Amino acid sequence: MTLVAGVDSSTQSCKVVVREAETGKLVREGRAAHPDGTEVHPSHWWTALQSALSDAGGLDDVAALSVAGQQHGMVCLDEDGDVVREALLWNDTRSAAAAAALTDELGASSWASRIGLVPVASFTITKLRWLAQHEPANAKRTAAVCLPHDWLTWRLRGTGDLADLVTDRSDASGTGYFDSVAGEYVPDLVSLGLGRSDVVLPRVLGPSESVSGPVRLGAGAGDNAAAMLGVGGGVVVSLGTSGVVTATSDVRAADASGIVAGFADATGRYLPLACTLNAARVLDATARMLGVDLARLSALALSAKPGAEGVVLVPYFEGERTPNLPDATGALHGLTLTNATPANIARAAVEGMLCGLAVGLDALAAQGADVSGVRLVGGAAASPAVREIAPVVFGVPVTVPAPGEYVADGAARQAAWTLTGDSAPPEWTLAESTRHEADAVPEIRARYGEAAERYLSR
Ligand SMILES: Nc1ncnc2c1ncn2[C@@H]1O[C@H](COP(=O)(O)OP(=O)(O)O)[C@@H](O)[C@H]1O
Ligand SMILES: O=C(CO)[C@@H](O)[C@H](O)COP(=O)(O)O
Repeated sequence: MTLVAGVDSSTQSCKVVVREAETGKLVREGRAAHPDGTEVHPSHWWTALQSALSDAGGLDDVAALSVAGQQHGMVCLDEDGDVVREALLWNDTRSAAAAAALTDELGASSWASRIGLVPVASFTITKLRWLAQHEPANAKRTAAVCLPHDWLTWRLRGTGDLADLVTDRSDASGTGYFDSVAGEYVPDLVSLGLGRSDVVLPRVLGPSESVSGPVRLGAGAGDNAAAMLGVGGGVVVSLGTSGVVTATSDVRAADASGIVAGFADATGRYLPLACTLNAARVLDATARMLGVDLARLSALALSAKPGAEGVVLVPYFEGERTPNLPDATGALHGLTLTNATPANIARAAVEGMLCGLAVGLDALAAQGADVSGVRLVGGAAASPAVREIAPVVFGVPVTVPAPGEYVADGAARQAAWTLTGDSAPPEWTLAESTRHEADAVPEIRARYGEAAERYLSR
């Protein structure tokens, strides 16, 4: 029996699965926490990876491993391979002004048609511009720029040679300086960000290519591309730290509004994606605010009527990316003496988080995706309230794959693919899903739209 491992180095934690290469059967798993914050030294990811790998029984009997991870984070290395400064993560909004300036310099339509993205603070290129402007000494010291999953793969390789940095097309496509149609970095965009282009960028491996390390190492992937590999297709809504809506496409999206990012997937196709900064942690914060745990929050939300008797929560707790409002804060609207109950507030939190994602679903449909049903994954998909309220807000049936680590699974499937040399990843049988259907209540989105519009019209 050949074993493969998949890693999800996500915002909040590191998860490892070990699966049978031929069938995908789960053999072992492990996890470890990451520190909080939007600025994190990569050494924490390395420590967490070691701990999660050991929790998962180690790699002695594993033939291949791939690392998937949170996208966009800026990891700068000096010529000795040392980390120049803490990584700025995808949800760090300090580069919002840089994003706006970069967008103005080329124009949104030009960005969308050249590389499929319009800069927002999440994308690596905006962080490079911020570094060049605010920390010129660090920018000058930077000899290589990579992403969280690239850095972990490189550390696993263990050579310390910058020339051994590798990445994959899905994660490279989220940098803002990679053209996923041509399959090449764009030096003038690297310069537009960092002020120069003479830095080492990771070599982009093919979807089933591998390099040597303690075990065979696959190219890895951005976490959303890996989740798509893990669930096997469809329209996927992921409710982790970020809220993400994705589909698979044969053409790169070019949305000048910036709502849909035209990323690449992990198989050679494309991954149109809309992402919010506010998902599972909105529920965490609401539970804290109400003094309850997540199970009680779910029960409270389900005890309230659809629409929460007019209470609307706009969930921009971390600012927002879709819509692009990096300085926004969250707000409760519509409170009265009669509707101000814990149950309505709990319900409004779930509805508000889902309404933010529904905007992304509409945008994906406008790009041609078939949104006749969605698959729900990520930590908050474990919430009964989220499962039941999602079809009410989205207006389409929702299937929830059995609880699991779908990003790590996708990475494991890629690792298995590196062993076969086939043109497609191995077919793995997916665990059973539950299906949730309900009548849509369009007033929920209408009221949410009115409340969110107050931010947009400011
Ligand atoms: N039953 C639950 N109800 C609501 N949220 C949950 C539940 N279980 C886990 N979560 C939330 O899921 C989040 C972690 O999800 P995960 O997909 O691992 O995030 P990330 O990939 O961004 O690190 C946490 O914020 C956690 O509180
Ligand atoms: O920025 C994006 C996608 O563009 C995020 O989806 C990050 O990739 C973080 O993922 P999670 O840790 O929330 O899963």
